Amino acid sequence: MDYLADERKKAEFDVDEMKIVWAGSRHAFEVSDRISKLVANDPGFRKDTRTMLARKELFKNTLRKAAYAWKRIHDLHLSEEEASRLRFYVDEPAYTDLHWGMFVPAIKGQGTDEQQKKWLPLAYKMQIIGCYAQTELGHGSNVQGLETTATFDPQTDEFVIHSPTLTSSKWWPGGLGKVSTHGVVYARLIINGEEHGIHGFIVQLRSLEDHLPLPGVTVGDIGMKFGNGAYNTMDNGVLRFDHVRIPRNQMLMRVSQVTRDGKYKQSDVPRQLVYGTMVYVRQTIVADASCALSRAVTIATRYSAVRRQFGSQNGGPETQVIDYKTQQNRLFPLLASAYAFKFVGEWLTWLYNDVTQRLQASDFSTLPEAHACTAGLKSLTTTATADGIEECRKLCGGHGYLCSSGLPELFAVYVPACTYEGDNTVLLLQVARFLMKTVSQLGSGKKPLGTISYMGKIEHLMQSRCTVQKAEDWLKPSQVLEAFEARAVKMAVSCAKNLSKFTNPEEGFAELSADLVEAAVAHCQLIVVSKFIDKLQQDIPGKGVKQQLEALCGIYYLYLLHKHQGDFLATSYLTPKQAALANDQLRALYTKVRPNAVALVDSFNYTDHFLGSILGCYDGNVYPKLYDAAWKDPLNDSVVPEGYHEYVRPLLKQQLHTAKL
Ligand SMILES: CCCCC/C=C/C(=O)SCCNC(=O)CCNC(=O)[C@H](O)C(C)(C)COP(=O)(O)OP(=O)(O)OC[C@H]1O[C@@H](n2cnc3c(N)ncnc32)[C@H](O)[C@@H]1OP(=O)(O)O
Ligand SMILES: Cc1cc2nc3c(=O)[nH]c(=O)nc-3n(C[C@H](O)[C@H](O)[C@H](O)COP(=O)(O)OP(=O)(O)OC[C@H]3O[C@@H](n4cnc5c(N)ncnc54)[C@H](O)[C@@H]3O)c2cc1C
Repeated sequence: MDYLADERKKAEFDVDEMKIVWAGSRHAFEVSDRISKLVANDPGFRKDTRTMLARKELFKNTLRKAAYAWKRIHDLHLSEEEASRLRFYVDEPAYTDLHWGMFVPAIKGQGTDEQQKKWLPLAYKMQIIGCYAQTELGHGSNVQGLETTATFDPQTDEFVIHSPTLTSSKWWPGGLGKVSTHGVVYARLIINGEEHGIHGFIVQLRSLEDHLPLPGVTVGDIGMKFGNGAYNTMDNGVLRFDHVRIPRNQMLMRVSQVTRDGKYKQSDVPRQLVYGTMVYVRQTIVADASCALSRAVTIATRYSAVRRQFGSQNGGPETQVIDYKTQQNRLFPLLASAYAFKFVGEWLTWLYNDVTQRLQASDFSTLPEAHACTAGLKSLTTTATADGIEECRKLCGGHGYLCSSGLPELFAVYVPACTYEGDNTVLLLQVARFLMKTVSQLGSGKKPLGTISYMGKIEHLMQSRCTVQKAEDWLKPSQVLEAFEARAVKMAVSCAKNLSKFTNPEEGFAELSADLVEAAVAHCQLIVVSKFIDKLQQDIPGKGVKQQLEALCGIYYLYLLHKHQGDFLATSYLTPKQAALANDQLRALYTKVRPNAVALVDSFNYTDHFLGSILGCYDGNVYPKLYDAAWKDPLNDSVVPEGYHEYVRPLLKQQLHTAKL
């Protein structure tokens, strides 16, 4: 029985067409749909007991699943696209994520043609397994502060990789702890006593025969992490080198080279390309944020439609909690954000591909913008997604706290995204630097392009005032864009003015960093809003699909406007009356979206296996499933628990002279 059937009947749009919009294309939808069902129907990919397993058992199970996934990929002759979808739907962090997600891209991006030819075929066949070993015990954010050394030995034509201090131990790389045979290791290059900064080196860590660490390598897992199951399926590792020698040609030499006679040569590509893998991964993290958020939102929306509390009239049913305006005000902006992040993710992938093509043609002009966009959007979307998952847990009341809701594990797996690939505050400070540089160049005749082109309208934006007179005026895209542009430009200019009061700009930057982070957030929110609006300019087929997306877009920007009202009012773009009208319009949009809410989450097309949540199951049959699951918990294997006779019975039987019962 479908307990959500009535909700589904209320939908005012074509759900199948929305599924295609969400997937990105009909082809992408068909691949995703087929592969997600393949995984869901295969008992080899079960994950329902994951949160109850002890670490060793959990980890072994992950190794089994990764090997099984690889076998299925081969047996079924899956394409690269299908294989990556399969790994996604298996939904278990594993060493393979780092192998495919960072090790291979690092070699592709930073290796010469010759190096790619040698290493990539081995990696593609998984004859070697690699990790990305950058972070150390003492330094993560400050990449220039890494201490591992790679000293060139001209006698033997080798680099000597060494960990000179405890804090130089590599610490955190995923897949390193127990599995990787190789790593792209970042170290400070030293030639003839002279330092040349941080470079990547391919280093073999373990024997391909017996998996033992090679001489001079000390390696292990760093220990349990936050949450049950969750990211503990990953072997984040610690690694030390004691004068480990590698051939010279294992330095990744696309950006700079060391010659046989020990000369350091820089190609005519910017030094920052050494950071290229991080730019690539940040872009993938943005593209994935919508998946994690939409998953949590699916659970919270379906459950909010099933759950009833209060409001029974004349013995009728109680109110569905989704009908409470407070629930809508917490849930619908997250639903809207999931769609917003999907579209900005698609756009960022386009930007990344564009900058990659330009780099190949030696056009480096858009690299700073690509860095600022990937850094800023990674920060914005992961912060909102992690907070959003936790909010979804609260939206499910007490039952959200059960592991069987799927939400605690989803949060525990997702929340490190706010830290890895760059701490979110550190990344926003990079955006702020980019904005300050842009503002300082405004008078120079250099026209701001791309996502900062609005800065070119600075004179107009500094003067302009909002013209909204009634709530519906807030549905005009041009009005909304101007509001977000004016806020972003005014916050950036205010920071630049305050910075100019400092004689030492770095001191000023440090002192004003909290304001600079807020200016960076305003800029990034403008990007997300403008890409959602751009999406709506496209031809979107399907009955009612575009109307629903327009409503969600409105909810996204009006919610932001309400939340950051202080910014908009302080920069004098809005009056309090206009802010109140925005809020009226926001409530009207909640009413519009309410009958479509369940269908809007059905459009994500997630299987029950992928959701891994009793509260979010498709048929909404929550209570019997929760009840049955409780009895399956290992603690209920026996009626009298282990330990009763040792620890509880003696208490019950004790003779206390003070208490006579
Ligand atoms: C499959 C998913 C699983 C994920 C598992 C997780 C993996 C990891 O976490 S891997 C480790 C990731 N680590 C980080 O992300 C470290 C974060 N830190 C940095 O990226 C950098 O150190 C920094 C950007 C915070 C600072 O760089 P630094 O060189 O020390 O300093 P500057 O600020 O002076 O920058 C110089 C110059 O370079 C520009 N720039 C910085 N990064 C990039 C980049 N990635 N691409 C292009 N350009 C970059 C920066 O804007 C400066 O430019 P100018 O102002 O024009 O000089
Ligand atoms: C689950 C997980 C997986 C990871 N996987 C990998 C991997 O595969 N490979 C790898 O190399 N690394 C990996 N990492 C490491 C990760 O990239 C770093 O932890 C991350 O870059 C943050 O660096 P940090 O730990 O040095 O934080 P810190 O920089 O020490 O941050 C601590 C605090 O200081 C603040 N802070 C730091 N600098 C500044 C500043 N300049 N201004 C203002 N505030 C500042 C931060 O905002 C934060 O609040 C992983 C980490 C995690 C948690």
